[in-house]
Amino acid sequence: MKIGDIAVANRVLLAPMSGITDAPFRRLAATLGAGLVVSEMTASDDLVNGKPMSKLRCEAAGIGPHVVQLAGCETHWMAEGARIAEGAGADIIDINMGCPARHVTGGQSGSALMRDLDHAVALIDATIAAVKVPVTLKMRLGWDDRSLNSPELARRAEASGVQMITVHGRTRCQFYKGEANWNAVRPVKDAVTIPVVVNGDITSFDKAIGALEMSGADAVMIGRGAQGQPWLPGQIGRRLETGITETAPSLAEQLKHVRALYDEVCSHYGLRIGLKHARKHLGWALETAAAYSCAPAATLKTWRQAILTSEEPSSVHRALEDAYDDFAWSAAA
Ligand SMILES: Cc1cc2nc3c(=O)[nH]c(=O)nc-3n(C[C@H](O)[C@H](O)[C@H](O)COP(=O)(O)O)c2cc1C
Repeated sequence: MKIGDIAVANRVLLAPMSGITDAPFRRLAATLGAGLVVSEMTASDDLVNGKPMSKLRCEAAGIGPHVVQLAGCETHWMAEGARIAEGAGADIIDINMGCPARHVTGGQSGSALMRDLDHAVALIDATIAAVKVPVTLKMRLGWDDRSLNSPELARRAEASGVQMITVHGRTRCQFYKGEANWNAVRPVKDAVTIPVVVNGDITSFDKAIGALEMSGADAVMIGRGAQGQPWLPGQIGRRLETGITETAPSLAEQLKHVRALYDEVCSHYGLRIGLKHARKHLGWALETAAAYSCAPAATLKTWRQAILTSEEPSSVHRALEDAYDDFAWSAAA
């Protein structure tokens, strides 16, 4: 699959997730084989106004291609934000028309743009005109069940020059409730000739196959399934290419990944913010390791408590080693 002239390594992409797919997490998922990784969303006006956190959100992960996702509702912010992101090394700009959060839709950004396609297309046109790199678009099925207009938005976006479309198979009004409807992505695939990516509730190889078959999409995008399992997009991507099934990484490998991610997150944000930020990754990693080793719930609870309340990196590392030793005993029992 290609986005403009840019080849995507395989058919499993890591979804943009605010507060999660920062440069350290994207770097890890890409190193473990994700076909493409997308930055968390950055508000275009914040980027233009030089908010430090926005710059950090757009930072390249040192792995290519570098995809920066922008959100916004004003053409001049989107154009200027895209220019800044391109200047900072973005290889692809993705536009967010899928975020359901009230603080985003209230400002007429994210999925609110699906209620006003003329304005959505004006934002797309302004972004594309501002940069030389390919522009892609992420959306939902529509605002609600009565307005499933993703095929129309996709058609108009392609006519404007968008080079790939990702569809989360839920409406905005569903937020994250119910199940993603992969069948409902097929009309989008039928409406355009550019690559279409299906997203929502894909957490295994079988689900990836189901989503591809039902939607006819060219690729899948995985979000929450990669939390605590940064290897998942890579494993599914390789299996789609080769047909070879891989087992989950051993506890020793899982430990290596979570320790490296912890250190990178702490240095990316600085220790004070990084320590807090890394906790969600530690929690998910412990849950994954406990499930892998069939450890009792009480064991997981004890280690979560010890590790997530620790403020000192060296004691977190020591506790992680002890926790994974403990999980290994459970696995052997
Ligand atoms: C914590 C969180 C943050 C998210 N942030 C973004 C974002 O910044 N941009 C975006 O387009 N989608 C965002 N999403 C939506 C995901 O990209 C994805 O569309 C959604 O989670 C469905 O996929 P999944 O079931 O594989 O998680 C976010 C989702 C979650 C759970």
